[in-house]
Amino acid sequence: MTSFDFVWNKQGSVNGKVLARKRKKPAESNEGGSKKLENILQKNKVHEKPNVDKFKKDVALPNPPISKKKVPFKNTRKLVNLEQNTPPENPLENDSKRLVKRKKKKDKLAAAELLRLGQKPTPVPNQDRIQHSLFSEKHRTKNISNISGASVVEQVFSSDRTFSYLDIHKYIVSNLEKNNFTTLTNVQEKAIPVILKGGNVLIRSQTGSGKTLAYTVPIVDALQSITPRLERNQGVQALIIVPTRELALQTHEIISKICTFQWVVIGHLCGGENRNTEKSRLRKGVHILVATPGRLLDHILHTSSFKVNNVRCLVLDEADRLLDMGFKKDIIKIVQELDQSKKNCEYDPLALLRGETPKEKSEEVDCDDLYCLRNPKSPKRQVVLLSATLTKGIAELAEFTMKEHTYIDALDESSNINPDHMVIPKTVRQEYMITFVKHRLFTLASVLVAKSKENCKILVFMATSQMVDYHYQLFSNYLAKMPINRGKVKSGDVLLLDEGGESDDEEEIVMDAQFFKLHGSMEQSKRKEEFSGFRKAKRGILLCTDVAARGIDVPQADYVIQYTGPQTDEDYLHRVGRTGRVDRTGTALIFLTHDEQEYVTHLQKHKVFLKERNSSEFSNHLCDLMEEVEEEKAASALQRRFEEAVSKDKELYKLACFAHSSWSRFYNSYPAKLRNIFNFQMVNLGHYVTSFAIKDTPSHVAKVVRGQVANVEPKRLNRKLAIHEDDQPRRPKQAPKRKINSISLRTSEYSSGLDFKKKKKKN
Ligand SMILES: Nc1ncnc2c1ncn2[C@@H]1O[C@H](COP(=O)(O)OP(=O)(O)OP(=O)(O)O)[C@@H](O)[C@H]1O
Repeated sequence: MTSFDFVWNKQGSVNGKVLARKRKKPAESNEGGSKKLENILQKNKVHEKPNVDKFKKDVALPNPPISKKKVPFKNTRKLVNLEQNTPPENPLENDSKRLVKRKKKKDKLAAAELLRLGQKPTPVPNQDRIQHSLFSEKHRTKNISNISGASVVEQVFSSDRTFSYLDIHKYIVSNLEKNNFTTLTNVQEKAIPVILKGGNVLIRSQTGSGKTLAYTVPIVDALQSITPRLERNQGVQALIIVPTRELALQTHEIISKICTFQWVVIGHLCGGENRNTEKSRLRKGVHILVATPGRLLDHILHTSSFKVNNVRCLVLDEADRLLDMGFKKDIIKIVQELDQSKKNCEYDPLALLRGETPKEKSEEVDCDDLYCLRNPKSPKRQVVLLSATLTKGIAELAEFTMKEHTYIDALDESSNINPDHMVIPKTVRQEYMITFVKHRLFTLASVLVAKSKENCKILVFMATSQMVDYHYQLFSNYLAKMPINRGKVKSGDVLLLDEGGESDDEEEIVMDAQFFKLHGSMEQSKRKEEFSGFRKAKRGILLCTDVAARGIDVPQADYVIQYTGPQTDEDYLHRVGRTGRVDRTGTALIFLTHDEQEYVTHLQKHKVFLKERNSSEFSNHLCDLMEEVEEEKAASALQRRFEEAVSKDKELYKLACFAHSSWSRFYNSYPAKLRNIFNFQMVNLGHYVTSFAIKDTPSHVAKVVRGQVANVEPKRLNRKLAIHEDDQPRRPKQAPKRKINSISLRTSEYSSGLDFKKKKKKN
């Protein structure tokens, strides 16, 4: 008699003990059970099909906990012919057993060898054991409706007019042509003639439309035309204020390209640079000065040789940013200082004795027909404000800095722009991707891998400096490099490919793109090095904060990722605007969670329409990377790699904790306008901890950040305590409680780099 008995593993685990139960004879037929048996037999390719009808009579099928999921053969049930005590022939099973045997033999030999060398053998990890909980969250729905519409379109070039059409020096035209600037962009065509006439202007045009040349060309042309030629001791004639150091250097570079007149001197001042070098540069004399507000004000107030009484052109580039970053006070103070120094200079006691008032004197030298910048004696000061976004703040600034002005908009007069509408270059393809929180990290990694294979130059915007530091470290060390054996040990103990002979520690470089980082807390020299490295690189990935969102021009950047949502709509526009510059094509992708999907609808109100991108589109790259066939396994393997790295590497663990903590502070500080979309109350901090590859609970992470965990040193360790009081029980210092608002989080990005000295209180 051939009868089969059913034996299954209760936990569905290969490692667990096999529970054998002999079933009683069936009381009634068990049709469903027989079908299942047939299926199992077929699945497992048992060559000799047993007599199922007979079996039905003989054996009652149990109701084992059959999972609806597809699970590998060895995890479900095993058929054993108890009577003959020989398993049914299964080639797969035989193969795997053979491989296990071979692997065990190899391990034994290796262990013996290690023992001989006096080392401890390390256990081989059982990969199958770890079924990551990454995919437990499967019930979220997307509800984004009507995501197409007509966005506001601005033309970059509207005619064939060239720079030679303008009334400027022929050398400037030839310098421009040498740099491939021949045709005037729309904004240049509208703005340059007005600025050349000396008018105050407020300019709005979309990102990457050439606003920088719109004001630098007239300035250079005016200063080179002054006769007799400008002397260095005549001081600053044109002052250009920009919000970030990178933008200051970039603007300086552009002016140097078009201004080859030896007698016109260009300089820059920005936080983080050597103050004494700047001082001596100012003492020698500079005519066109590009500066960030903090450092500029510091020199105005403390460098006696720095004179600003001759400034006849003031440019505020990215004017709205200069206001909303807490620079408002600095800008107001700078403008007041310019006015004051002019007045001081005009103070002439002899003229007063003669009965002349300063006003009359001003009128005497004023010549309306001459551009004030061409006339060193002109009492007028021209003001130029520029931005891609107009905010209420700009209107205030315009009112404060100039009496009257011309408004120049690069959009056609016919297109009625509503102040709520955002104008984004039509060459930028805007996309969003909705991911589960736990999937964010490996999804970002898979997008980066996929895009770097396509030779893209990528910018990834993150919320905080700590996030940038952490992801930079993680990706450079654990994504760009992978263990050679990563895809070889699979399915439990079964070694599928074991001929390579490589050690488990050996790594190979799997990404062809280098990682760079940029944020406001970096040292200036490092900041310069990283940014210029990224600009020069043929392909690369720049992880950055919003410090790179304004004005930065990397023409080849063709992919922008917003890993964390922007805090304002203007930030969205400027981040996206780092790609698709001057009619080049580019793509901007924003990562959103299910709770944040409303942001897509929010953008529609501003006439911005995004297309959906599915994360599974990048999964084949993830599978390739991890040498896995299934997407989930590849994702789990990568997440596991990150988590293991974070838990083993103390420095990385600390970075991860600080990154998570800074992220949660950032997320908690969204302005009221967006707080219903990026809602901290809705956040599952535990899931976000996974998205930082941390295996601990959020409360433990918070303790690490506060320095309350014994074996993890706080990041900013007090060196004095560490050196002198090592033997005493050290009480970790708690950071003072601070009111957090979005400005305080972001202003550090734009600080002048100078230490703020507290005034001593008088007793
Ligand atoms: N007339 C032109 N022809 C071709 N390219 C140009 C021209 N003018 C400027 N460019 C190029 O266009 C790019 C963008 O210029 P620019 O940085 O001035 O833009 P922007 O409007 O100031 O952008 P943002 O608002 O982002 O600061 C630069 O790479 C610049 O070299």
